[in-house]
Amino acid sequence: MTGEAVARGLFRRALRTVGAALALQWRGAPVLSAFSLTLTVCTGSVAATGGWLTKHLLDELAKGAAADSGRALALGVGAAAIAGTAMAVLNVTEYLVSAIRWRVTLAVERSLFGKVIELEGLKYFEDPAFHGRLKLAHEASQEAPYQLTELVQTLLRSTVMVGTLSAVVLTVAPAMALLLLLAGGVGLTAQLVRSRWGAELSRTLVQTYRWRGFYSSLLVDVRAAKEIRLFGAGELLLDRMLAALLKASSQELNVARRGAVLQVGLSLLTAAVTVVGTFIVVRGAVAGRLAIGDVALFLSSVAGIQAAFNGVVMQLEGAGRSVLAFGSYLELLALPGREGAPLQPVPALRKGVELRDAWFRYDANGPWVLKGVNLFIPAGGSVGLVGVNGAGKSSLVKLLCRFYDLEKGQLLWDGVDVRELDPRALRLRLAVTFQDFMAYDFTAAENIGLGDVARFQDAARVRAVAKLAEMDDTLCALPSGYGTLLSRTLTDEEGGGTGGVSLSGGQWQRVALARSLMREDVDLLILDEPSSGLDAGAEYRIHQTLQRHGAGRARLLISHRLSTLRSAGLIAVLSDGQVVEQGTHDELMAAGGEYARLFCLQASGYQDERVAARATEDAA
Ligand SMILES: Nc1ncnc2c1ncn2[C@@H]1O[C@H](COP(=O)(O)OP(=O)(O)OP(=O)(O)O)[C@@H](O)[C@H]1O
Repeated sequence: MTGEAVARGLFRRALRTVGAALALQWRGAPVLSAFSLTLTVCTGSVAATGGWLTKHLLDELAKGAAADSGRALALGVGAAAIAGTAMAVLNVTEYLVSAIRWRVTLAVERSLFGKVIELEGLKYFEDPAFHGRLKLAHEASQEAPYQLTELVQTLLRSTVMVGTLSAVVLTVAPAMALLLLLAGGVGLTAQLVRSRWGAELSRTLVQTYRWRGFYSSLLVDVRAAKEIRLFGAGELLLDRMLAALLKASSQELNVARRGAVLQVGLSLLTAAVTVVGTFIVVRGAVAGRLAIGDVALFLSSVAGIQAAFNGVVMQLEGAGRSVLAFGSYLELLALPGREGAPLQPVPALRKGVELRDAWFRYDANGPWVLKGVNLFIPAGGSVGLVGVNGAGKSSLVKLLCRFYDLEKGQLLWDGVDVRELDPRALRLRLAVTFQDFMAYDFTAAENIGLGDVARFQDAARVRAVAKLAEMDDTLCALPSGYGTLLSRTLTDEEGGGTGGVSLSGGQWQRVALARSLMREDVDLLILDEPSSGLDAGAEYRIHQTLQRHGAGRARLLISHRLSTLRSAGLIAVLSDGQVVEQGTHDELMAAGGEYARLFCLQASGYQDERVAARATEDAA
């Protein structure tokens, strides 16, 4: 493609983007936009009208004693009234613009984050390019639509202004009108080039700015604060943050320098045109060809035309970045969401969930994580999953939640491939405690209620599951009970309430467990290391409770403490992406394979003659 074709393509895309921004504004605030547009056109013609009245006033005054005082007064009052009213109209326009701006911001945020929550699976969230686009698109919600509509309004106002003022100059010095328009045209073209530089720079630096943001948020992150202080890593992180900033600033300054050179050239060109014009007009006045009012009219018109061009130039400065940001926003909205052919609803599980010759990897070129896994989790039955770190256990959980799809093989829900099922409906049939569970800066009740959005406010249900997770007493004892905000960094939005309360690691884990128990009508309960942070007594009791609570549901339990899996109906050992053994605890111990080896290894850690003596005493 030739450079010209590329430029044409870019220009067309920019026009489409600006059009979409205007359409968004129009849809968000049609009445305000129409009003603001009308006022914009009016203010655009004020300068020429005021200039015209002033010219006639000066010409009248220049007549001296022969002047018509009534006419002069009317012209003077008229010019002053127009200037005063124009100011008031500008103030109204400013208010309208900010009202429109808020409506547009709301509309953009609603659609942008509405799309984000619609995105199925996790692949977008693990893609740096997606985050880069999201960052730019989020900027769009702050400034871009507003800047683009502001640009169009300024363009409109300036076109009216330049048009009317040029007509005025045409009557005084026709050649000058042409020269002024030419200089303005050159200025605008140059500014478009600058604007494109800015857009290209934004695209290039998006990841650098993301790194800078990452380091700066890490430096104030309450969870990171412990390790950063312990390791004395603050300086290192600060250096990295500043290095990112330095890289960005040197490139920003480079573009700013080139822009400044261009701008200085343009200013000199404009000054030269003005000097030439003034020379011609003043000479005309001295020679008696032009009246004093003509000189005043010319000078004010030239200033007006230049101000109009400057207004557009200033708007164009950030336009490239705004077009890019708004373009990213439009691209994100175009990502596939929940639309498309309706998927089958998910029936209650009757037989079981099956992985059949399941092959999976996170990246098309990455290593296989699952290599032909076969596993059946029967409805109402329990399966324990065992394996060393990195064996693929949590990946299997994420597949069951349909955060990813298999590359080869099948995941079957009662014999139906899950790809044929609605993922959201499927997830409603699951209760899952993730290994890397979340600790939300919400109240205790909200932290738990979130597990079943339909019963978010159901205090009785929240309390019931907190009891199952043995957290009721602890939460009741908090300063505001279940209403206590569990955050060390936030207070409620009014700035009151009790903040600064947090839980211990094991308590947070119990809250996460309670959250996953909120949904009652589920078929598959998945617990990925649900008790790793619990003390031994609590672990034992909670497992008994979960056995009772999970009865009648399919259960997949993952734990490195093999003793907690002993009672599972089936235990599968995952190794190097494959199920290498499966059976009951007794069968696997008898087989003397990997499970038996791991179990004996753990049990040997507890070998102590006092343990045996205590057990005998307890038995007696
Ligand atoms: N989001 C991801 N993107 C790319 N690779 C990943 C991702 N998550 C996990 N992996 C890789 O997949 C492999 C299996 O990880 P997984 O978390 O499933 O193991 P695990 O058996 O649950 O381990 P652990 O016992 O430590 O929790 C690992 O090699 C890991 O590096």
